[in-house]
Amino acid sequence: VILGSPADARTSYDFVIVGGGTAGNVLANRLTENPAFNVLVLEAGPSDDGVLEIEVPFLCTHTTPDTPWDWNYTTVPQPGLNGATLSYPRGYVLGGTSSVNCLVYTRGSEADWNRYAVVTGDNGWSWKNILPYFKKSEKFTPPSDHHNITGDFNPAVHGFNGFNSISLAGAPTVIDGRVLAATEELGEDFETNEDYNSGSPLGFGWSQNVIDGPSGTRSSSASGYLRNALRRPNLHVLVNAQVSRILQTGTERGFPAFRKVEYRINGGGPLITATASKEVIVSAGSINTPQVLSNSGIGDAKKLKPVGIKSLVDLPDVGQNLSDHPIIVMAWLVNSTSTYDDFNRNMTLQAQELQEWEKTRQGPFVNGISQHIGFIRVPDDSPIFESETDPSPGENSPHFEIFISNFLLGTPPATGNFMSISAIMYTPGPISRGSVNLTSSDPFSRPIVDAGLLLSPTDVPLLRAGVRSILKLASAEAFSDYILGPADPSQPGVNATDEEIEAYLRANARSAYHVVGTSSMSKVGAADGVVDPDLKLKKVSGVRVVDASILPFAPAGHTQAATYALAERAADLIKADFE
Ligand SMILES: Cc1cc2nc3c(=O)[nH]c(=O)nc-3n(C[C@H](O)[C@H](O)[C@H](O)COP(=O)(O)OP(=O)(O)OC[C@H]3O[C@@H](n4cnc5c(N)ncnc54)[C@H](O)[C@@H]3O)c2cc1C
Repeated sequence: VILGSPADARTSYDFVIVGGGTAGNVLANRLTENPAFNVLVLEAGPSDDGVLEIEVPFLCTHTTPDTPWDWNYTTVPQPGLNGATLSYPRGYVLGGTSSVNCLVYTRGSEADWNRYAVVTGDNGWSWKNILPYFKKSEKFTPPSDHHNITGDFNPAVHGFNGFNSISLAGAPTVIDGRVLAATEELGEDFETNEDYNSGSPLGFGWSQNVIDGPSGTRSSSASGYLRNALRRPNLHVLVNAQVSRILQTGTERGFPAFRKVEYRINGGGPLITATASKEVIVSAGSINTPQVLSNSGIGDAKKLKPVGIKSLVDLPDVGQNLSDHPIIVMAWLVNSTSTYDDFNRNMTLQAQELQEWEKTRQGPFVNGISQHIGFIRVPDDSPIFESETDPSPGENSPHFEIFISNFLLGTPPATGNFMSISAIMYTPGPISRGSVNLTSSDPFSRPIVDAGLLLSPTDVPLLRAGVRSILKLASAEAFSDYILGPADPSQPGVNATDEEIEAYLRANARSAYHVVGTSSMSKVGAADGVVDPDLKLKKVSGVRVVDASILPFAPAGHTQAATYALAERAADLIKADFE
């Protein structure tokens, strides 16, 4: 039930979930499967109901930044990016960032998950043990255009009964044949991988997206998990409800217990509280979870005191260890009038195509940003690793991803048709760590966010390897009568030197928004980290953190699939404690 006002809420629930985002809605659904548990979800943003920009897959690039559904964060100047400040979107709406992201569905590699198991000492996070949760969360659906997808994915590694709908591209694009021909022509790194979500991502394949094929719509945690649970009387959801703090309610077994959540409605009015008799679950995302914890006096005592917050639990890693992936987008003018650029710059055409989407659920608007993705690993004997340790978690794990778009990813110029090829570097080195810190004791003020991009010595060389692979792909014979020239004359070409590519990257790389690590898991009893492997907050009773912030390293993939899977496992861990 979505409550009309806080007056309709009870003062006490079994579980109170802070944030109706990607992870929060998984828990809302799974915990209320048990009719004996009652659950309150507090979401700071508005409802996603009926917002076309959110529903229509192709409009994903119009959901952020600077929209009503975005927290609209900006980073501090990034030394690795010539001092640029970056716009740093996060979903501020039911469904959280799953309502505004770019729909790409990638799980990371087997080695990523096995590393989580090693660093936490909990084999439950290993690939073998997390794969069932990927499958549980997933509902693999036929593509919108019902084309035959036999051989384009491996059904054995997918789930068909979950709440997060996945599909392959639902409308062909003008470049599909050329991309396939180019990868075939180049071989090696570009060889076909039938299914990059099997744990072994290396190679190229058809892009899998969080799109419900039959209806041609985005599948978010709100449209999938939450909507399917809303009829349950034991689930209460309040939107426009921003949590300020969690409050200490006593001491249990020697630990301070925090069982009360404080919030306000519609950005004003009195502070209201709700109590969780079993647990408070903080799922406010990688920026806001450390903010809520710090507001509550849970964080680095040395940092909280100067901003006027009384330290109640000294956990120095709250808000630290932020890890993110850098992305570089390269683009070319092409010899075609069938790219998607006009849909992004000509509002009349966009409105026409929107009508088409509403009528038929077919055509370009059922597609996300890319039809083809590839994952590449730099060889172990690369000179990059002569003096530096390879930050990759292990074999068969990519250092970067490449994806191809049938339009200029970014703001298109007034005229011209484009193709973009982008690279995301997946293995930031250990120095590339950012942070979320408070500047004020006002719990509704905005934290300072540092993305920590391109700071480690291996970062630029590995992203540069991505640029070299992009240039190799663009130089394939298959594109020789298609590519007319670079969209931006300063974009490096195949003859560019390493120094020229580095200068280009420092000036143009940005964030892929795969923010993790600000409430990292670590071993039970470890001095570092924020949560134990069962996601219970260290040194505290009654609180768990369940969202992307618990991942100590970013996986070699976009981060939503990992978030769904970790939230599914968290639901089982919580149920095991209370059922
Ligand atoms: C623009 C963009 C594009 C992306 N593209 C992709 C992609 O294509 N593929 C992919 O896999 N990943 C992508 N990601 C990343 C991925 O979507 C996120 O990693 C993932 O969704 C994070 O989930 P979460 O549960 O940690 O947080 P969120 O989904 O952000 O959930 C947090 C929720 O808590 C709410 N909240 C925060 N503070 C409070 C508070 N104080 N009180 C109450 N509620 C609060 C928020 O409003 C939000 O609803 C993208 C991210 C962005 C920003």
